[in-house]
Order: sequence, then C-alpha cells, then structure tokens
Amino acid sequence: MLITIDNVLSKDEVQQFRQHLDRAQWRDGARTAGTLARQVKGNLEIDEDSEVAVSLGNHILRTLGNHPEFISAALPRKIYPPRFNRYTEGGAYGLHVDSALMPIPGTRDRLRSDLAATLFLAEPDEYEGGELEIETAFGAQAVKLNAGDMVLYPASSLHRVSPVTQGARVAAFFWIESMVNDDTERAMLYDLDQTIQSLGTTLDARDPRLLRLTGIYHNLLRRRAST
Ligand SMILES: O=C(O)CCC(=O)C(=O)O
Ligand SMILES: [Fe+2]
Repeated sequence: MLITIDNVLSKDEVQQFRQHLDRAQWRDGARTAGTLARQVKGNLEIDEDSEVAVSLGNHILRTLGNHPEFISAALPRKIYPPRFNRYTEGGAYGLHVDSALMPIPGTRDRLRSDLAATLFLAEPDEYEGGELEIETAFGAQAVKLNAGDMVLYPASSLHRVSPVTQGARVAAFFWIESMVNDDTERAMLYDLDQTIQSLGTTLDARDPRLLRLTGIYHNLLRRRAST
C-alpha cells in the first residue's frame, strides 16, 4: 500500500528546516548504503549524529507521534531516526531494495523495515526530475510531492529516485517497524479505521453500528498487533 499524507510539516516548518539544511554539511550518501545499493546511489546526506539531523529528526518524530492518520496507516512500533538527503544535478538513486534489518543508531536495538517514508522538503518546482518511483503490483508509480507532504510505502518494494536534471531535491527519509508487519493486513486495518472515522463525522457517537464497527477494528488489531 502506498499512502501520501499531506502537510505533515507546515510551510513555516519546511522553511525553518530548509534554513538549517541549506547550511548543513553534506557528504556522499554512498557511505551509508549496502554493497549493492552503494553502486547506484548518487546523493548527499547529513551525518546522522550531527546536531542538525538529530534536532530536525526529533521534530519529525514528535509530529508523527501526534498524527492520527500516520499512526492509523503505519501502526508504528519503532521509527528509525529520520535522515536527510539531497540530490543535485545529475544525482539519482538507482533501483534498489532497502535492508530488512537495520541497527538503530545510538542504541543496541535494531528495526525491521516494514515501511519506508520520504518527507519532501523541496517544492516540485525547485527541481526537475527526482521522482521517487516505486514498483507496485500494478506497475511503477512515480511520486513527487509538495514540500511538507510525505509518502509511505512498503519497504519490500523495489524503488529508485530518477535523476535530478536541474535544481536540488531535499528530503527526510526513514523506516518504520510496524506492529502489523503484513502489508495487506495493515492496509485493511487502515481502510477500516478510516471508514469508521469518516462515519463518525455523520453518525451519533452512540450509534450501535458505529460501536460494533469500532469493536471489530480493535478486536482485529488485538489479534494482529505485536507490541
Ligand atoms: O530519496 C528518497 O526519496 C528515497 C531514498 C532511498 O530510497 C534510500 O535512502 O534508501
Ligand atoms: Fe531506499
């Protein structure tokens, strides 16, 4: 399931992020890729333990922790501390698959990457190219979102970032271990939850049908979620 969530960050927040990021020190992104992905990775990243990456990353984590749609879609158990990348002219990231298990920096813990996320921090008209192309069962889907918007996609999918031919593409990217690791089951739970939320805006909160559906959602989650 591929989901976009708009306005995760406001335009003001994006502007503040960009002020910090545009002044940050960027290094070759190939250093953090696995052996195969390294050969197709052509972007820049900020050191994950730098002050700017940690403080902006924490801001994203706090925002997502209070974001009902993100929580409903991802059912997060662990979130990788967000990292930041930049593709300038000629930059691209060829077709690759993300590692399944990742050490979480600064801890002895690791995360199973069920979902991958890209939070766009440059407006589409700031650069040419730079689409995130994700292979799905229905063909490749190209994603290029407004600054502040985020895409969530199964980390199991092959994906690439097409070459940036002009300007610069800046983004935050990270992974999520979900309480429900099966993508299809998680997608159905999300669909059910969103339907209940939407019914809740028209039906009385005490409507027995709404209560029953809510009970079904929680009972399914109870069966499927591992905490
Ligand atoms: O820049 C992006 O949108 C995706 C980056 C990516 O796929 C990765 O770092 O593994
Ligand atoms: Fe990736």
